[in-house]
Amino acid sequence: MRILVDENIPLADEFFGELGEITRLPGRDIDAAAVRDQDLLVVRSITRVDAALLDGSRVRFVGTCTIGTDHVDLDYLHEAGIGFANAPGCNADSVVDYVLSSLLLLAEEDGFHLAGKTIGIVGVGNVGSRLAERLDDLDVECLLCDPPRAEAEGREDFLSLDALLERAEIVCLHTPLVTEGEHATRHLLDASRIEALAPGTVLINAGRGACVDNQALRVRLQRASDLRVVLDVWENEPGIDAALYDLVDIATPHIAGHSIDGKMRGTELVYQAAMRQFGLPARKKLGQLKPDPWLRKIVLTPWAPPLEALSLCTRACYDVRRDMLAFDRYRRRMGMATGFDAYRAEYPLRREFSTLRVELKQNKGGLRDALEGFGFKVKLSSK
Ligand SMILES: NC(=O)C1=CN([C@@H]2O[C@H](COP(=O)(O)OP(=O)(O)OC[C@H]3O[C@@H](n4cnc5c(N)ncnc54)[C@H](O)[C@@H]3O)[C@@H](O)[C@H]2O)C=CC1
Ligand SMILES: O=C(O)C(=O)[C@H](O)COP(=O)(O)O
Repeated sequence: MRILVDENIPLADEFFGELGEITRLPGRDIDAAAVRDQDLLVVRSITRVDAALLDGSRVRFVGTCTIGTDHVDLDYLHEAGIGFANAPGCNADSVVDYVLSSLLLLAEEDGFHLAGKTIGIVGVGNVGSRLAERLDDLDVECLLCDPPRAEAEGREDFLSLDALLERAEIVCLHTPLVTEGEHATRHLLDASRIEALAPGTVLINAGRGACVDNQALRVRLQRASDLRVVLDVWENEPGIDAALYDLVDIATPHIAGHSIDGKMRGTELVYQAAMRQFGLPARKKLGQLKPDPWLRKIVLTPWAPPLEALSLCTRACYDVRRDMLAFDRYRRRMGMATGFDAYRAEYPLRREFSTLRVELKQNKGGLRDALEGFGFKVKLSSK
């Protein structure tokens, strides 16, 4: 079997090696000529998978090691009888780590506490619901909006988008990009909703760029810099709007989900689906292959002030400023589009909060709840 894999997929040899010969290419270089003689194609979000790529090829199965599927023409694959799998939830915890690291940074810069804030989560799937669970321990009020789930599950506690936007001080978008139908998400935040955001609102988009009208957001920020904006995803990646880039508070190149833990889980999920497709046993397990965390444990003495301690653990594990500053360096050196892709391709190792154990000698000021809310494994020990 011949297998073509995006070069930014970790553990591809370990998982797929037993199936046949592996070729690796940058995701944007995967084209019709490259896939023609392949049997299995494993991609990430930057490869458009459609008839133009696959017609006339031998490919029988396509896997994307991502949550999102908006780069894949699912109808075409179905009609062509080509098997398909994505990796639901694989990097959801990584996205939640990104959101919490960003919120902590803004809270420190602006001198506010997350406790007592009202946070609106739009899209309550794997990412949104895990964010809500973690915030639950932090004395935050969570407002939830997910019309497809509200309809399917009869959830009366879910709000409409406009009701959520009216009340939320912090708005987190975790929706897929859906361009058609009753629940389309393209420009879910359109010009009128962006204009209506109350001054001081924090807006975080770590779903898909086009869920927010980027031009309308730029116009609003040019008129008044009264929002705090975190964008990990953008319209027209990698050639994003440079003027908008200059106006937002935290700008990163679609790396919220790029923990090594999330990427490896993505490879494993696609491997399992491919083995099912080919009727083979999936013997490889991520547990056997995963590297040890590089930072295992932090011990906090009884003198640790709670807020500083939370900040220290968060930054030790993942500090969003590293990605902001690095992206800025890359885009200055290489230009926006090249820098955007280059930083993602060279992305440094990042582990999820759940890989770090925090040992506490004393549970002062609700520190244990806050640390557990952020996702760290906490042990209270008097020794
Ligand atoms: N920035 C990054 O690195 C990453 C971004 N993502 C993006 O985040 C999205 C969400 O990820 P998951 O939560 O794992 O997906 P999911 O499929 O588990 O959940 C998405 C949720 O959005 C809801 N939804 C759909 N249309 C909606 C609408 N019009 N309004 C409100 N909610 C709506 C769905 O009902 C579903 O519950 C992915 O589709 C992907 O595009 C995912 C991983 C990494
Ligand atoms: O899983 C998703 O969906 C994502 O957005 C990925 O984290 C994006 O990573 P790349 O596929 O663009 O490397």
